[in-house]
Amino acid sequence: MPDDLAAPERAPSFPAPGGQLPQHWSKCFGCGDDQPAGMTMTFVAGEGLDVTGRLEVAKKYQGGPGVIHGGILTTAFDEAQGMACMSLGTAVVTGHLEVDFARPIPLGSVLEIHARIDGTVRRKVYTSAEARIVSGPTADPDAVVATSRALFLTVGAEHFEKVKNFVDGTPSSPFETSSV
Ligand SMILES: CCCCCCCCCCCCCCCC(=O)SCCNC(=O)CCNC(=O)[C@H](O)C(C)(C)COP(=O)(O)OP(=O)(O)OC[C@H]1O[C@@H](n2cnc3c(N)ncnc32)[C@H](O)[C@@H]1OP(=O)(O)O
Repeated sequence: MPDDLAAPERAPSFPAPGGQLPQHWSKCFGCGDDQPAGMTMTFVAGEGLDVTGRLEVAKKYQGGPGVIHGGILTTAFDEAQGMACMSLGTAVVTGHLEVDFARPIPLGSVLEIHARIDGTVRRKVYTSAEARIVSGPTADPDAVVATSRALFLTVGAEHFEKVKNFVDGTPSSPFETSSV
C-alpha cells in the first residue's frame, strides 16, 4: 500500500447507507439480472466508501467436493471491490486482484462480502474485502473465511468503446443499468 494514499469523497450519486446499489451492467456475470449463468450478487451501500455484497453459494459453483470453486470466490471479491468503487462515481476496471482462502466454504452457504476503498493515488484505487458465512452449514458471522486486496484503475468511456461490438445485446450506453 503506498504512503501517499488520498481519501476520496463519496460521490453524491452513491446510494445512502443501507440503500441497494444498482447493477453496474445488466449482463455482468457477477451482478447482472440479464445474465442467466451469472451469480446475481446484490449489494448495499455502507456508511463510507464501502459496500456489503451477498452471494448464495449454489451447487453449480462447486470446485472441490462440496465447496465453492476458488475462481468463483475470486469473482465475488472482484465484483464486491468493483462495486465499492461505485462510491467514486466513475467507472473502474480491475488491474490486479489477490485472494487468501482461509476456510472451506460449503455449498449452501450464504456469503457476505464487505469491501471498501482504502485510498487512491491518481487513477489507482486501492481496495480490500473480507468474506463471512452468514447462513448455511458452517455459518459464523464473526469468522473471516477469505480476504482480498485489489487495485482498480479509473477509466473513461473510451475504454469500453473499443470493445462495444462484442457486447451480447445492444446497450444504450456502456454504463446501462437495470432498475433495482
Ligand atoms: C458514472 C458512474 C459509473 C458507474 C460505473 C461503475 C462501474 C464500477 C463497477 C465495476 C464492478 C466490476 C467488477 C468487475 C471488474 C472487472 O472485472 S474489469 C475486467 C477485468 N479488467 C480488465 O479488463 C482491465 C484490462 N486492463 C486494462 O485495460 C489496462 O491494463 C488498465 C487496467 C486500464 C491500465 O492501463 P492504462 O489505463 O494504460 O494504465 P497505465 O497508464 O498503464 O497505468 C496507470 C497506473 O496504474 C498502474 N498499474 C496499471 N496496471 C497495474 C497492475 N496490474 N498492477 C499494478 N499497477 C498497475 C501503473 O503502474 C500506473 O501507475 P502510476 O504511474 O500512476 O503510479
